[in-house]
Amino acid sequence: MTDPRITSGIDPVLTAQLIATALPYMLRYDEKTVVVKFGGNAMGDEELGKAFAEDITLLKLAGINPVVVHGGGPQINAMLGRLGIKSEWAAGMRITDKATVEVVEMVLAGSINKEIVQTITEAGGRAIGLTGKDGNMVTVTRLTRKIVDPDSNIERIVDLGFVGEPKTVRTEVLEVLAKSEIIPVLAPVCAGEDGETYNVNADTFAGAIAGALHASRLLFLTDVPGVFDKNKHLIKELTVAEAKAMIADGTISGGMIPKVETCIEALDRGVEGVVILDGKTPHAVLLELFTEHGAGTLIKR
Ligand SMILES: Nc1ncnc2c1ncn2[C@@H]1O[C@H](COP(=O)(O)OP(=O)(O)O)[C@@H](O)[C@H]1O
Ligand SMILES: CC(=O)N[C@@H](CCC(=O)OP(=O)(O)O)C(=O)O
Repeated sequence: MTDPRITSGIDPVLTAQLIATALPYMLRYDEKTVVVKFGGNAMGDEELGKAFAEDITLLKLAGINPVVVHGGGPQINAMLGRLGIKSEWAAGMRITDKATVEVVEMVLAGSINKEIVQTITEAGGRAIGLTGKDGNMVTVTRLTRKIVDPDSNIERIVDLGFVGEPKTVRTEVLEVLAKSEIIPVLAPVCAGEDGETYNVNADTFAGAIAGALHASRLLFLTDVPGVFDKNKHLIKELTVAEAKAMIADGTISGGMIPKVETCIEALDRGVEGVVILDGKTPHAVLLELFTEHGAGTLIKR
């Protein structure tokens, strides 16, 4: 019987070349943990969501241990808007009062988490949706932030409300799942030591998980090709010192601040490689991990 792929026009030589290129990379990540943070801005498009789920399913099939952490900032904004609740931001973090944290939990742990689980199931994988609360996975303390007023240059401390900073990460549940067929999909909602529910920035959460698991790679899928310089040109590689300087001079701002700060902390905690890349490129995860020309911005020591 003729191979249907040959009759459907796929060149077998090209196919073999592609497999040969990808194989060494697949072996490099064999049984290694890859934490993929799927940002709310990257998950808007249905087809992209499907391609993402296919990539994650394939990683698991290839013997790699993917852990998905998702955000949902724009989706939380939309729900808060429908409910007439206003949000304010400080240094890329949502100032979160009691009413807001309820909405955050509903949107992240309810709709978005289950949607990603379902898309992975449709792609042929098996996924389980969890929050930081499940299995007591991530416990947080209340986060405060120092903000420097750009006009007066005066530093002040901002209380962000129910915004948490990961304090302890228990990896038992994730370790059990790593040995199974099941892919964890994690929502950054956590319990505080005071028993309250906390909203955790998804980048910060992903960094804490990647650090605790000693991940080989931490990938941030966002809505820009990577980190831009002052002239909006993509930076392919960024050292920790350069990244800190770009935050200080305002070149890196808004949601890119917690992302880059997390990259720096993750490197400190022993994560081998941290990349910020464009989640709007179909199959961005496969292209980053299994090809020579990784996309996006690699942050290094
Ligand atoms: N130097 C920079 N390079 C790239 N993006 C930047 C930079 N500074 C600020 N940003 C902003 O950061 C955004 C990504 O962060 P965020 O909106 O939190 O995304 P996500 O939802 O993926 O976490 C970009 O869309 C861009 O507007
Ligand atoms: C404290 C804080 O800012 N939490 C975020 C959590 C979601 C998130 O981080 O989503 P993205 O990855 O899509 O930005 C928020 O409330 O929007």
